[in-house]
Amino acid sequence: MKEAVIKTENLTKRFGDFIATNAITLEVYTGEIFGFLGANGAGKTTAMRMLCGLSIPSSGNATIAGYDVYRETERIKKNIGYMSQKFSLYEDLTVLENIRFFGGIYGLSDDEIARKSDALITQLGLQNEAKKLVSGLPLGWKQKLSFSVAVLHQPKIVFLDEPTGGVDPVTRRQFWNLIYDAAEKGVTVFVTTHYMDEAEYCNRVSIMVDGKIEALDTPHNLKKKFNAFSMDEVFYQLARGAKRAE
Ligand SMILES: Nc1ncnc2c1ncn2[C@@H]1O[C@H](COP(=O)(O)OP(=O)(O)OP(=O)(O)O)[C@@H](O)[C@H]1O
Repeated sequence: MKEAVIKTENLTKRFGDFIATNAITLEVYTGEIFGFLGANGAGKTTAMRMLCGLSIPSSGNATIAGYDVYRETERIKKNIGYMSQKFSLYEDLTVLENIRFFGGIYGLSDDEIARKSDALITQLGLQNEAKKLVSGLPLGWKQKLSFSVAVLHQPKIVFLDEPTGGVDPVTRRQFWNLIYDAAEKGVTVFVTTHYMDEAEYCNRVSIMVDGKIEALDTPHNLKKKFNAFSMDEVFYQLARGAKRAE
């Protein structure tokens, strides 16, 4: 039987009278790559922050790896990895220092950190950059390193908020290979993106419009349902009526 590691029921966040995330209900299963799509301002980041234990919901319920988003936020944080374009690596530390720093934050021992940093640097082919400042790395490398650091402690779930913004399709494809590797090892991946080719790589996707989830299924089924050739077309059909735009 499929095990749900993320479960939400009517999860809602209000800012004053404004409902940023409106009663979302979904389940994400172990090892799944789940795409969380929506136009700008749809409410994705707001929802993701609640799922990561960074923001308390206004109403509704959710559990992450079995932990409650109201009462067990510290436990949630220990069981997840998080990567966003805004919260990422320290530019003024070297590659190795970043790995050590985040390893420490995630509670790994010195031995584990030493072992994992060597393995990671080799896996990413960053041997020549290990002692260089992150600020000098190309964006695509920063993103790959940032993702690898977010899964260093082998979390059950990793949340990725627009992880591949601003890089070319080849670099994005390489990034997705890292995502597939993690999912094969049983890590559940919850990812937001504006790139519809990336939506095709997900096992299932949801599409949010003005705070609500308007569709949730496999890319294959969604294309069938909306009589569309691509996820781009599905997305357009749903999002063109959106009132929020930024
Ligand atoms: N702290 C806040 N106070 C008031 N309004 C907020 C707050 N945070 C977000 N919002 C509003 O909630 C709505 C949803 O924002 P959110 O950042 O969740 O959207 P998003 O789907 O992640 O968009 P994007 O793709 O642009 O990141 C927006 O209209 C935003 O202005």
